[in-house]
Amino acid sequence: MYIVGMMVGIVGYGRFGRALGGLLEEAGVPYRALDPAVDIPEPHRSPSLPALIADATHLVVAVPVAHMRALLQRMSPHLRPEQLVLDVGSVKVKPVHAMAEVLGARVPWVGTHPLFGPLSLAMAERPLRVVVCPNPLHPAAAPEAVRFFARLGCEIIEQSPEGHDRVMAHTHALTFFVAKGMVDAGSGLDVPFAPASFQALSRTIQLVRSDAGHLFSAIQHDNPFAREARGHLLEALGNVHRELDALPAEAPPSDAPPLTLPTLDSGLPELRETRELIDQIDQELVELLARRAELSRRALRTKAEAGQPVPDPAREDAMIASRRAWASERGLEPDGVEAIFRAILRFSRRDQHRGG
Ligand SMILES: O=C(O)C(=O)C[C@]1(C(=O)O)C=C[C@@H](O)C=C1
Repeated sequence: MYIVGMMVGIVGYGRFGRALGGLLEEAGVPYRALDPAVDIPEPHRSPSLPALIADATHLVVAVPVAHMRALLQRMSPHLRPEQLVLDVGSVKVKPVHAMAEVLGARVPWVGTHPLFGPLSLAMAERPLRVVVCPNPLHPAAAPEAVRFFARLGCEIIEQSPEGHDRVMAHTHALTFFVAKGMVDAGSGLDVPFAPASFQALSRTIQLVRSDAGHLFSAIQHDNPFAREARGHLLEALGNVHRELDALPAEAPPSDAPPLTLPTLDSGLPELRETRELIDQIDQELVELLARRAELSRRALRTKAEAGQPVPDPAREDAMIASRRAWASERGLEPDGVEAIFRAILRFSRRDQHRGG
């Protein structure tokens, strides 16, 4: 059904389009892109929509959800039944309706939502996950989208458009809703310190601040389930607020306070909690090591392309010196931290040697 040699056409070269271009490049998949608002470098620039479509096996529609239908209408006369159109919007019910209406049974199409963006790619976060919505009008389209994203190293989750949007309404949309509410209420502005509990939220707040405005409106406004989810959240928050107001000003310590969670522990609850936290940190350390290894392989590829030698003793000496200094600043023993980083570098060189 699909042309053997893959050529991807990306329509819309904004933050996500560019990030996808980078992934395709890394995977050795050729692509061209079109975006009147962006100066796309050669050899990826396509002169026009008909030219982009003429050459492509897979067309990725990476424009804001609000512009999708109009774009599909412009694309439709040029599309052929052996091509596949994929949308990559953050909501799925609306784009899938638009594709069903405009492309129907004539050209294969599939709704997808890559759950990563430029920031997660720059941070080498793994795994990269993509939601793919099976399409009863084109049964071969979702399996082809799965192959497409698997080729880029992604893990796939299959979901209906409604299932996807319901999950997103209670996660993505609510997180951004809370974060935006906190930004608007002035949370985190110029605070002299912040507890750990605030730090994860603060990253979300930064995302809300830096992300394109259309993303916020798409995940709230274009998700048919987001309004109801926001309503439930506001109701729940109102209840918590009232319960807190109703607490006696000075509850005696023996009172079972209504808002604490019950403990299931009989032995040493503090030790159990500490060990759980240590397990969590170690798991994060392993995740960080995996992300570091990814970056180190990237450094290897860049050096190999430039014909530079792989081990770099000068860089390693500088790294050890800075890590020792960081250790001192944090009150850790520099020799111990040096030993850890020497082990990491040994691991890194071995991993690079294995060909990554
Ligand atoms: O920075 C580089 O040049 C790398 O290849 C990465 C790295 C590392 O893992 O940090 C790996 C090997 C080099 O000897 C120095 C550093």
